[in-house]
Amino acid sequence: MNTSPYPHLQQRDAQPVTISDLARMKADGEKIACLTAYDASFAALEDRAGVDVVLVGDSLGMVVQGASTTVPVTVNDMVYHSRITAAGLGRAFLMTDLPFLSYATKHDALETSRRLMGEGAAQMVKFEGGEIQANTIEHLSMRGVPVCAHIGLQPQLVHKMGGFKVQGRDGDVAKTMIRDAKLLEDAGADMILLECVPSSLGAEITANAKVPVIGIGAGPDTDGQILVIYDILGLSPGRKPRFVKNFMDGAASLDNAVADYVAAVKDGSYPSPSHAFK
Ligand SMILES: Nc1nc(=O)c2c([nH]1)NC[C@@H]1CN(c3ccc(C(=O)N[C@@H](CCC(=O)O)C(=O)O)cc3)CN21
Ligand SMILES: CC(C)C(=O)C(=O)O
Ligand SMILES: [Mg+2]
Repeated sequence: MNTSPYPHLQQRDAQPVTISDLARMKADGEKIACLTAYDASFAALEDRAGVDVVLVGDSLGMVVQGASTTVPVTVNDMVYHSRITAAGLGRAFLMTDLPFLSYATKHDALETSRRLMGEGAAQMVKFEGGEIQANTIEHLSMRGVPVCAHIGLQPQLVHKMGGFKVQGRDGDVAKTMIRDAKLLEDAGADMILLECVPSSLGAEITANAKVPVIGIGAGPDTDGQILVIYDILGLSPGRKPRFVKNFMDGAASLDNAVADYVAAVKDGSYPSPSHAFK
């Protein structure tokens, strides 16, 4: 029985996407189409357009709450938005971000994940950091928490980095990132998210990884792509990051725009060189 409060919003007869499907898609070379969502109606829109993975991103601090960074987002915010996003899904796999300093120790990370997977109905948690997160990933992974390791540009470090900047242009930084990806995979990460790196580095990390690598501003060669839903609908004010493409341009409806995004990821036409960093 469908117990969702939004059965009218859901894809009915679809087989839900599992972590095994994501691994198989990488093996088969089928691109993984991902988008953020923060509520049931957008989740349902994405679900029926064929999005494979929906992320409740801490970007909600910026696009939903109107802050200038993701730093003020709380665990309660993420639990609430994860739960109401899950309510709109029938097929897509649900991943939720751990917010700033809610995973500073492995014990904190486990407790935050318990809430996000329990009350929040997340099927995987994502958090930022390289080598420093290896022990936390092992701790969670061995206790049944699927983890996506977010490397490259880490928006939660904005105040430390002095802005949102492309990472890995320097050869030594690129080498460390390649090593970190391996380390985090060995620690038990089931997925890697790679943000704002040169396409060549995106290609190398993806080729070396056994788990799926999802890119945002990481070029065309990652196993999948992710964008912020409001960015692809042209709803984000101000200067757009280079990797953003507005799929409402020329689309007749929201459904068509999101379906066009999924098709463009699947056939490799997004991202084009104009959306990538050299
Ligand atoms: N609406 C929105 N979209 C996002 O993709 C996003 C958020 N919010 N919030 C959380 C993070 C922050 N992100 C950002 C924000 C800005 C740039 C940016 O302006 N990048 C410059 C690169 C500058 C350089 O060359 O170093 C660009 O031109 O794309 C990138 C990622 C990605 N995430
Ligand atoms: C941009 C994606 C990768 C993210 O972490 C978020 O939406 O918070
Ligand atoms: Mg995030």
